[in-house]
Amino acid sequence: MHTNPRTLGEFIIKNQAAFPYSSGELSSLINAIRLAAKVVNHEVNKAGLVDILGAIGATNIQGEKQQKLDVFANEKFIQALGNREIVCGIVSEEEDGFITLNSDDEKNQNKYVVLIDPLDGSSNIDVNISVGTVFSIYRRISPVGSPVQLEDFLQAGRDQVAAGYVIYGTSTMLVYSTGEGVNGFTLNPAIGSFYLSHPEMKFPENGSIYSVNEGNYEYFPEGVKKYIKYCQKKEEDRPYSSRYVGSLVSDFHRNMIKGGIYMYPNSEIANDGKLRLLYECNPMAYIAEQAGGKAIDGRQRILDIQPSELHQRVPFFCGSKNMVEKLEEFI
Ligand SMILES: O=P(O)(O)OC[C@H]1O[C@](O)(COP(=O)(O)O)[C@@H](O)[C@@H]1O
Repeated sequence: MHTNPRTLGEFIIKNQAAFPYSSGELSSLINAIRLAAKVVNHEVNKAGLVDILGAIGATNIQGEKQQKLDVFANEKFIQALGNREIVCGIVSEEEDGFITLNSDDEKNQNKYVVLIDPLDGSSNIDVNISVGTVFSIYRRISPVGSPVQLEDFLQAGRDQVAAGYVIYGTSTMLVYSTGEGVNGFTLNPAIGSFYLSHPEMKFPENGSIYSVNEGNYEYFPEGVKKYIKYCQKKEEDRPYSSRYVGSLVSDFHRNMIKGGIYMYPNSEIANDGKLRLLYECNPMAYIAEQAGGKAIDGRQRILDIQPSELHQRVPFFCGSKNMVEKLEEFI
């Protein structure tokens, strides 16, 4: 642990020259995420004491029961991102269509779109297990000065200019990349500042943890079943440990630190898997690759998939490079 770690603000200023576009824009984007993360963290931490647990009785476009914290987090991130002269449109797991931010002339000058899963792992909120927020940022491709278009959101993951996640766990961390590696910042709740606690995070090439909902095992493709059996076989450095929190951000974060693979395969009960390409798989794949890991859908690199719909799902296999390559041998 650094003796006097740099704050997130200092880190952004020190590294903004590396950002391919105007540096001020990057700090404004990350500062918006930082602010909303603190507000959501405050609510998450006192969930159980205030009326923030449980469902609101509505379902989102995915057909999922919206939790009160889903809606709260959605509002806070849209507010924070919308209040800056930088974002022209947002896609959220909790919103059916894309949000055009005040399509008056002034806002049409804004150059970035943000795609977000405001509260990932929401099925874990009520049982006090760590949850997260996932975000993906692109430069718009439609002309500046015109209203944001669907095409601005359906860009391939390799074109992200920044991506990351917030994990609300034993501590609250913001982990992100702008294409120059991955850095993790821990929130000091007493001061309310994020500090650089995990510089240059790297996925170990090998690992001994596999994360998958084995309750669906019977319905997985043969190759995935064989890989899971390979992980469980008493041979060489195996069996690996099975660890599955049911929060993508938490499982991914653990595996990035310790070495491991996360899998949400397609199956007979979920033809395209469960996870959403635009605001779950693309940002996590971007972080994984920036940290030396690998992310595929079973056939191709996640970041090369050309999106066709805002809430499309894809099979997701992500983690330590050698573990994903071993899985590829089986599928
Ligand atoms: O309960 P399952 O089917 O294993 O799904 C768990 C997965 O779904 C997720 O909760 C995603 O869904 P939400 O964003 O709706 O929470 C992931 O965080 C997690 O890895």
